Amino acid sequence: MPAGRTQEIAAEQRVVDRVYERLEELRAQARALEGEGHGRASGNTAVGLVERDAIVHRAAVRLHELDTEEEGLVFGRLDFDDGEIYHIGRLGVRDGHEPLLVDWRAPAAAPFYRATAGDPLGVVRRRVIFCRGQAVVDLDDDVLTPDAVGDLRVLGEGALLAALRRSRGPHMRDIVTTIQREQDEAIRAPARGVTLITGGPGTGKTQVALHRAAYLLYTDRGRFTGGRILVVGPSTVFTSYIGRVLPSLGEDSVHLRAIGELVDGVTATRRDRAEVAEIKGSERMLGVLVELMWQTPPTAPDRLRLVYAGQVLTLDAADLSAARTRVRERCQAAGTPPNGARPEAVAALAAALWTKVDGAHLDPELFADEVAERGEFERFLRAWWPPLTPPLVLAWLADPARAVGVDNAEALAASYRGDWSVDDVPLLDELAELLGTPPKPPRAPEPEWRLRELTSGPRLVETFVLSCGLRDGWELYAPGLATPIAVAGPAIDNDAYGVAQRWAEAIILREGQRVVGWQDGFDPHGEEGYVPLLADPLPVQEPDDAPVEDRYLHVILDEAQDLSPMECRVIARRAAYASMTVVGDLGQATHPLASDSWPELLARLGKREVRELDLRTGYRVPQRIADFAARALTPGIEPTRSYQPGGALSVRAVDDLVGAVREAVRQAPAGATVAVIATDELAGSLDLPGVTVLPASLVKGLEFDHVIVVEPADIVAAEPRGMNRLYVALTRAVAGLVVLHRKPLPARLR
Ligand SMILES: Nc1ncnc2c1ncn2[C@@H]1O[C@H](COP(=O)(O)OP(=O)(O)OP(=O)(O)O)[C@@H](O)[C@H]1O
Repeated sequence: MPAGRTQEIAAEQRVVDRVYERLEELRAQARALEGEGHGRASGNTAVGLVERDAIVHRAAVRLHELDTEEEGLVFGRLDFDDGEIYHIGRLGVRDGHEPLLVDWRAPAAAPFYRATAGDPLGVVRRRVIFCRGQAVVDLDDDVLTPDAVGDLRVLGEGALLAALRRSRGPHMRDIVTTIQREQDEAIRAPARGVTLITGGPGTGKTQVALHRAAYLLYTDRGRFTGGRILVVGPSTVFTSYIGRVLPSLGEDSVHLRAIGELVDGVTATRRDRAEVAEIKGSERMLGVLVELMWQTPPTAPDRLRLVYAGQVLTLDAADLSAARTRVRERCQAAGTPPNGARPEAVAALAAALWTKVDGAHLDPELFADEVAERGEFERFLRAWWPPLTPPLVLAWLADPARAVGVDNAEALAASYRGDWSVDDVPLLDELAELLGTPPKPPRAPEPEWRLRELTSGPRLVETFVLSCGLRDGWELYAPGLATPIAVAGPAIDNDAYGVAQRWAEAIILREGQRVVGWQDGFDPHGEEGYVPLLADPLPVQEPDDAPVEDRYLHVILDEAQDLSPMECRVIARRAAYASMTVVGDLGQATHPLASDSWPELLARLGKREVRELDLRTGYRVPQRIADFAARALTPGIEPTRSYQPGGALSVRAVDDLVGAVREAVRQAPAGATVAVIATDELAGSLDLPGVTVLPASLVKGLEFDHVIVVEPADIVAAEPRGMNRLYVALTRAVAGLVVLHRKPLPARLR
């Protein structure tokens, strides 16, 4: 290694050492704060207790962050033309007032992903620092002076190549070191409205979606923290594959769910066969569900017998059926759901019984009241008009006679074999809405200081809040107290400032008691918890359309091209007041009812105005494999340009499929991740111990170094959009693709 380079590495090592040293100090501080917090309780005053909780919570959050971001903490450096130098990392770390490390999501770090020789943004050198543990092992520089030749094709070529060439493990890894400019633009697009991110296989759509979640959380923590961001992926295999990309995206901050997990209490992983998925995914199912829920429950008694004033009153099946029809008509006219229909049911039964009374010697209303109080009537009612739950009602479809208006009711009925499929999830969700008293998702608690933004009058705060009143200056509020614990006047004094710097999670701007604006305790260089001293009043936060009671404020939808109309309704319900990031590739649409265009999909989601970003370069599939896969691509869709040339491709006609698969697995490079992809049926029957055999329906979003696709003709024949399914299977390979077939290849591949 040249001497200059060794010196440069040594210089970077000093910075990295200082950052880790500082990190240790911060950890010690956070632990001390935690200890101090526990100490507060000893005074046992109410203030002590709330302070303790706030301090301990605060310290725990910080410790978690400091601990999770250890690996590859420092990864970049920017040198500006005015001599300024920043180091970029996964976390903001500050030494006093000096930023030691700038968080990659902070505004100051943006040029790391945006600067090019053509548009250097003041940057003269962009450096990627490679570390192993805490040791700097290599550097990669882009020099961005005007005399640098042309524009750089990619940012940090050396680092990017290194990232792409390392073997893929069972989980996706983050790309914070090598995010490319077009990806960065998508990641940092404004949160509001709908951002549509399109691109072919391997263009980094999933990565962009996840980094965007991290970015939004960082830039607007006040709004998005506490599970207000929902990320939806196609399958549980996919969500576990991407679940560890950004450790900072803990379950507390972002909900990561497969479509099959969107309804509380259900985890569906199985997909229905295409013909059934087509029935369940269609909006016609809405009418079917409405018919279904008013039907007589299979367990309902078909006779009511009541002794009244010495007479035996009997309602037979026909009477009961007429009564049920009456209840339904009245409820539908009034917009009452089945679970709210009990009073109507009582009235209809009582009216029916009244017609059986011989020689009426009572007023019908008094009769109804008297009957309703009878124990045997109550027991009958509980069985005849039971409270309905979505699983209870949906399971009735196992009887084909109940699927009113469905052409292929037998196939539908056969799909109900005990467990729920992913395609049932939208139906369960729909029924929860239709049946009434839908189980409300638990509401994330809204911090009090945020509520103050929306209301007026003095209220208690839940966290330490530094508040700046226009007239009365700075005040520090503690949890649970209506009055400030420190009042600093118009100019904040050093003590209050110090206190705020340690504790304040937010700075609030008030006019008297009315809160007119607020801002997180953040600084632009990215150290969380650092509260800058504000000379000027804060800008007033833009009013938010979303009612606070709504759960999600941003919904990120990956593989969105695949949603059926009924699945769109599930998402739309959760995103009614949310801004959205919609990510997908129409070329990979496999659901029989998938939309043909993005405007159609967005309309199904109830969204219109979009900001569209297209990712054009593929980072997974090398060109040779991409060219072969593109033969399966729907005509009219532009194939992706691969960043990497080459790739090993082998297409073989064989007699013994299973033997050939074994052989291909054996020949895969040592240490490479290998996957065999076949039709769902074949994948289930292939007996290959120790080999990852995946049904084609579950490989969306995944990737492996070496992929073996078995019998493409069967994959195509298995479903209406089988060619798209094959395209997905052929685009999973990072280095090598082997296609094995006994039947002739589909015509387009030949
Ligand atoms: N800027 C980058 N630096 C390093 N690796 C990258 C970059 N962008 C993408 N990749 C890698 O390329 C691969 C494909 O990325 P990703 O899965 O996000 O693409 P995708 O567009 O979602 O693909 P698909 O549509 O097939 O699901 C991943 O291994 C990812 O880590």
